[in-house]
Amino acid sequence: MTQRRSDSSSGQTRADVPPTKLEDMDHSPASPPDPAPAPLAPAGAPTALASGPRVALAARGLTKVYGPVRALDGVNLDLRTGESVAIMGPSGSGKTTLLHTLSGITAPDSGTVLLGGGRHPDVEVTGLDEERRAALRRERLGFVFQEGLLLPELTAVENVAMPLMLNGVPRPEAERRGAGWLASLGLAGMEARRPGELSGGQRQRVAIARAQAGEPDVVFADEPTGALDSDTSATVMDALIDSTVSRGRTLVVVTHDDAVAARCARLIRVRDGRIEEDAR
Ligand SMILES: Nc1ncnc2c1ncn2[C@@H]1O[C@H](COP(=O)(O)OP(=O)(O)OP(=O)(O)O)[C@@H](O)[C@H]1O
Repeated sequence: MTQRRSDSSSGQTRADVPPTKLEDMDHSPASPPDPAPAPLAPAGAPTALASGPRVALAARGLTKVYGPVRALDGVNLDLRTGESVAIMGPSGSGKTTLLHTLSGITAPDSGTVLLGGGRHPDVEVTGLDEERRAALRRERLGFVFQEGLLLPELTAVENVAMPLMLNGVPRPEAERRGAGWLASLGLAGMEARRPGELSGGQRQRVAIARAQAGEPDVVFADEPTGALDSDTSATVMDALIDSTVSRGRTLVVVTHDDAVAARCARLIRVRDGRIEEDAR
């Protein structure tokens, strides 16, 4: 892991000043603050990311209000392809809302999310209706939740193969790929077990295999180790990072666990719906 650098001492977070050209950004701890943000394309304009092919996600001005609560309050954020990012913050600070908005689960009240940097064309997630966002999530994004949310009546390999089949991959091929992912996550020989016959850590690795099987551009994980002991948590996080970042994918992890966050290259702290610290 690289040394983290916090820009919060300057009174201006990195997220407040996203870079104009992300491919030119310096990763070294001593690099100066980034220049002013790239303007997003106006409504109706092409959605190509002006800031280069290495941007995985670009969010501008994200706001989400629930009654009197501003769950997101004008969030600007750029995530680069291959980055691992931990999102931390107090309970109710907006972490899950941010993850859900970045990933198209939730539509923001205002603001824009662009998905780019993958093998597919750039797309403005916030410009899609619910049905298209669901298709986008299925085809380009992966998800790992605290409890894995595996289907209990399906075997491990069927759970991993299911999203591939939903994307049109024939069952034998989907299960062949699924078995390959299970093996790469240390679960060879467990293909035929149902979730109830696996440990919590094994179930989470099946969930990781399922998230990776569709070759997503970005993997979103919400408290992926929240139900695990610390040793198992470390194993699962290693599996999650190995299977994403080492393959050039982007990983976004919401966590309360410092040890989990320490395994990510970048840490974003959220408070009251705003990014209060962004450090590498
Ligand atoms: N669907 C919803 N309806 C009403 N309020 C909501 C909804 N979703 C989130 N909120 C509110 O928005 C705020 C942010 O919630 P969010 O779940 O994003 O926080 P969080 O940082 O993930 O919290 P935690 O760490 O407890 O999971 C909270 O005040 C929450 O009560």
